[in-house]
Amino acid sequence: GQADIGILGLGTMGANLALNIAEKGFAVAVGNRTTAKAFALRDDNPGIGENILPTESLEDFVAALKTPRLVLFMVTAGRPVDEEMERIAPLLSPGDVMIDAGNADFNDTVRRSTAVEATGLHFVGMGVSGGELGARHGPSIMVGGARETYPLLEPILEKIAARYEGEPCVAWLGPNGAGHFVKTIHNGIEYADMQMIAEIYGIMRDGIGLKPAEMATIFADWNTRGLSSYLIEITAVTLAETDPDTGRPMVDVIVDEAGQKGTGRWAVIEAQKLGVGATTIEAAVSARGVSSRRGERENAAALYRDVETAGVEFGGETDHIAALEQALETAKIIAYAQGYATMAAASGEYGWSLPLAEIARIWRAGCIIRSRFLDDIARAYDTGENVVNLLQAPDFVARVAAGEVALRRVVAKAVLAGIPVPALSAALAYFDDYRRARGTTNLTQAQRDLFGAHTFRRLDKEGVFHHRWPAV
Ligand SMILES: O=C(O)[C@H](O)[C@@H](O)[C@H](O)[C@H](O)COP(=O)(O)O
Repeated sequence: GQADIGILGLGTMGANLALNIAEKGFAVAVGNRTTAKAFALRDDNPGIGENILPTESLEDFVAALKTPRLVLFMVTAGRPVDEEMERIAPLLSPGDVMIDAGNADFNDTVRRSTAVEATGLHFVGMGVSGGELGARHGPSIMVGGARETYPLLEPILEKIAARYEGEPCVAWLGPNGAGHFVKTIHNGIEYADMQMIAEIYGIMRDGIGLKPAEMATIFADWNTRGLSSYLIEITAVTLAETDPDTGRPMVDVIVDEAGQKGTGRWAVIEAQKLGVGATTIEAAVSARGVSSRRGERENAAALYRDVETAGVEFGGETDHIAALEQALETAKIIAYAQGYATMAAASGEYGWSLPLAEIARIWRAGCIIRSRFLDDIARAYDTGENVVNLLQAPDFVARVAAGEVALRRVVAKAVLAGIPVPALSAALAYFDDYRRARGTTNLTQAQRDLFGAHTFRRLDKEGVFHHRWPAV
């Protein structure tokens, strides 16, 4: 065949990725359960369409591909991926590569890699971030799989990926599930970042009484400094938008029940498994869960209508806005530190040696969490010193030390005013816990030893001990 790569699954992401690849001059074979979609993709895109080869059957699809064949799946995560693999594997030859570019659970990717690599075929798990527009014009791409497959993919991926200062935002990150793991953590950080922005919006709306248009101006201004990022940019855009139907601010007509497709939850589960406290991501996932119970919340609001808060006023506008900006930036550093600590732990646990600086570099453009801030993270990991946690990297120590009072005040006032800040307060509590040389789990160890003889270690002697506690 003459196609450089083939894409199976022409939903939003698959179709846009195919157009991006075709636009960059590669011949791309496309297949879809509804074959009409494959032909429409060619016919509806004059010019680019010349590089799109629609196929009727899987046999046609395979025949259309140059060897070694590159077969990319962009289908819903889970069973559908296994089904596609089972359908096409018998038609492929040793050395061909199957690529799952969906939001897969990395545990599935590890399982699939092991199974496929044993057959002489190759399997790649590729995280693609940037949504519809990213897929079409330049996503951030996180590749995991057999190292020898990357040179086959690289020419295409480097051309289609987003660019930051001319650098393509794509890299091979490690074997088997490394790419999908990093994408999962990207999404976990995305959840935490969005949740913290929503909490600041809550303080502005319910604490200070600002209107969406006023908030839009503030976020647009914040987008010119340390918080400059795609998420802050779209926050300003969404807050400034008016509903054509009612003329009201668009955000004021949207139901406050957040959806979630699972990647945030996976990030939390993996962080828990690794014993890394990703508390801001946990808070974000839980907040979406609580938000989805609107009926219950409305009842609870009535039940607790007269609950007293400490009556803390957020007072004059101006002095609070600067503190909110600094609080958000500080909490953001802590949330990214948690995400990075999870990747560092996974890297050790799964034998991946994840290139942490490189990950920050390929997240600088194309992906949902793209921001100037990631440059600083790349620099922190580029020092070559072993950065155990971003909160111990000199640049970030200075920034967190400078901003923690603002975060503390904002969280304290919100709590006293009864305004929920689960992710901001999680960030602060993690920071206080992480920077405390003498914690309180010595008591936990005592309790565990008392009720379960779980033993403990002593500060003054080597060894493991069990104490004869009074009978209770
Ligand atoms: O990086 C991205 O391009 C997005 O994160 C993308 O993967 C998708 O939009 C997620 O599904 C959002 O997650 P939720 O649907 O769970 O919010």
